[in-house]
Amino acid sequence: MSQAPILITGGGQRLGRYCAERLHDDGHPVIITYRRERPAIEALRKRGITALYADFSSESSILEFIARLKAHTHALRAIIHNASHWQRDEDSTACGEDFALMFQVHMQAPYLINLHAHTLLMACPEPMRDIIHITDYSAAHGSQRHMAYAATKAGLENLTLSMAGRFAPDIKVNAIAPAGIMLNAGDSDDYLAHLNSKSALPAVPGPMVIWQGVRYLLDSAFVTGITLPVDGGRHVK
Ligand SMILES: NC(=O)C1=CN([C@@H]2O[C@H](COP(=O)(O)OP(=O)(O)OC[C@H]3O[C@@H](n4cnc5c(N)ncnc54)[C@H](OP(=O)(O)O)[C@@H]3O)[C@@H](O)[C@H]2O)C=CC1
Ligand SMILES: Nc1nc2c(c(=O)[nH]1)N=C([C@H](O)[C@@H](O)CO)CN2
Repeated sequence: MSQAPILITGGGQRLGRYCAERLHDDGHPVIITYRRERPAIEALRKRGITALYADFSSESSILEFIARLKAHTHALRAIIHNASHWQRDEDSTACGEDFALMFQVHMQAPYLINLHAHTLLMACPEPMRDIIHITDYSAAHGSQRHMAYAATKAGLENLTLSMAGRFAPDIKVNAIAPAGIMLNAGDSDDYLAHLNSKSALPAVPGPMVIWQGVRYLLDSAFVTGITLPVDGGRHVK
């Protein structure tokens, strides 16, 4: 198994934590980023997962994280950009500050980290090196209620195409576009029914389906520049 670690951003909860734990179970050294300290972070540390603080809300703080990352490791097997800023009711704020924050987290952080960490990926002794962007179904389809979120996730999907071409053949660059994977605290039964009604395969499956996509992309030597939809077949509903 690769001794070069896999970095996953926003690994302190939910999808990111689940994937970090599965990567560790598979024998990969794992580095997560977190912004808010919490018991789950300490639990991950006790499993042997490295937790690095990262706030992606400004260029300077992104660059500060990159410096911490390079001080911690000289190589990376993969980078998984999972961190994300999302609001249930985006329109209730409808402010430029939130749009700017989503740009920072969804686009500028992956852009700067991928470019600055290219040398770390190239130092990986393994034959395969990966970048995986976690986007969203709405990147390709729009979202009337989450316009800024969808637009910045679309930008991340476009970065996938550019960087896949730029970094080939040494590094594969792909995206996973989830939809309706996990509920949030306070989501009603009506909202669950609403989510189920939007998919051809009605379910809110939980993080395992995203982990399956991550594992596939890491293991596939002949796939780059794609966006893997993990959305219950919304496009055929
Ligand atoms: N859950 C779902 O059903 C769906 C999820 N997705 C995408 O999948 C990914 C994972 O989703 P989910 O687990 O629900 O995500 P969360 O909403 O739980 O966010 C993941 C992490 O992002 C981190 N984060 C947020 N803002 C910043 C910031 N400014 N700087 C650094 N880190 C930040 C948070 O870290 P901390 O907690 O330490 O502050 C958080 O733990 C996301 O990219 C999301 O957009 C797409 C479609 C559906
Ligand atoms: N960063 C996040 N992005 C998204 C979330 C989330 O909780 N955090 N949730 C969704 C789902 O579609 C949501 O509506 C179902 O719980 C989209 N993106």
